[in-house]
Amino acid sequence: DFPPEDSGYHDYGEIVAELDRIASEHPDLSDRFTVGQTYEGRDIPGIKISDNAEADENEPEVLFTANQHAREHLTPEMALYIADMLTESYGSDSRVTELVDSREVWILPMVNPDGVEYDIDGSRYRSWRKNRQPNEGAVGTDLNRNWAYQWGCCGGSSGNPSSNTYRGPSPESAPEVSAVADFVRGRVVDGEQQIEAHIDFHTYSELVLWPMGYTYDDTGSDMSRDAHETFVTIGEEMAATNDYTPQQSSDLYITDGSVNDWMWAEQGIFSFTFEMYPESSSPGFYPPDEVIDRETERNREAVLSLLDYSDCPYSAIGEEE
Ligand SMILES: NS(=O)(=O)N[C@@H](Cc1ccccc1)C(=O)O
Ligand SMILES: [Zn+2]
Repeated sequence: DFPPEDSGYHDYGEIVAELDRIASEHPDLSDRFTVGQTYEGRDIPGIKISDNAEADENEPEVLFTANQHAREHLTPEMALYIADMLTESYGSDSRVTELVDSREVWILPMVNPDGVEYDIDGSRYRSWRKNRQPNEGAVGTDLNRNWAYQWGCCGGSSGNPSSNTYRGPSPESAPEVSAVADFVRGRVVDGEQQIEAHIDFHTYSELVLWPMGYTYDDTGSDMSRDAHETFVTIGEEMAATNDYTPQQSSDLYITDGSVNDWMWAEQGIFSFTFEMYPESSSPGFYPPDEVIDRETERNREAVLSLLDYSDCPYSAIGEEE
């Protein structure tokens, strides 16, 4: 549990209960699912939001993931906000209704529940980032360095098991990463990846980031000029709505094995990272629960804009496909 002054945050059991509540309140607009189990055996929970949610309709799909990093507790709140907003506003907000009718939205609010429960189960927060999988002499793999594209290529992660950016012994060695990657691979239908766009929520710094993270280059064999321009255009548009700073993630620092690089280069998904509130180390990773409503609602327009673009992301630069 969170300490009483931060009871507004949801721990693992409360996230599961909230997803079950949404599904029971909106059975025609949602479908509960699980993508697999964590190292310690917890189900990684998900909810699908769409009209006729139980059916796989031929509609563009968008994925939202959160809490790869355990201590980033504002991020599952962001994912929960998206599920609530899309279901509560359906039928009253015409833009939301149109998007829920014409898109299929997958939401994974807590990808690293083992890490979350470890971070909060003591008398004070532990500042834990990684999962809880044991390695040589230390615990935890950084999930956002364990994805299989250009894994460990470029000094953007650590090979030291006690490092907070430990990449793991091999790509997708973390069961949480392989579970989410398997789910995404499962969305390839007749050779076509149905998911068009993705946001992975992190804290903090108030940034909108896009690939590639493993190289400073804007373009290359895995990033065409058109794709780069599309990322920049959509990224800058989203940042204009939440007042975050838009940039290629390598402008921040080089990372290898990040989720965005894998989603784009392996699956062709326009994948972004949002680094949420705050901007700096005070209050850093543990803002008071009073900010939850303001800082999740702050991303409403950006989320709706990405859902809009998801039927044809290249339309952002006036191209077809
Ligand atoms: N949330 S954070 O403090 O860990 N920062 C993220 C930033 C990040 C996210 C995605 C690609 C490159 C960089 C990280 O994974 O290092
Ligand atoms: Zn993070």
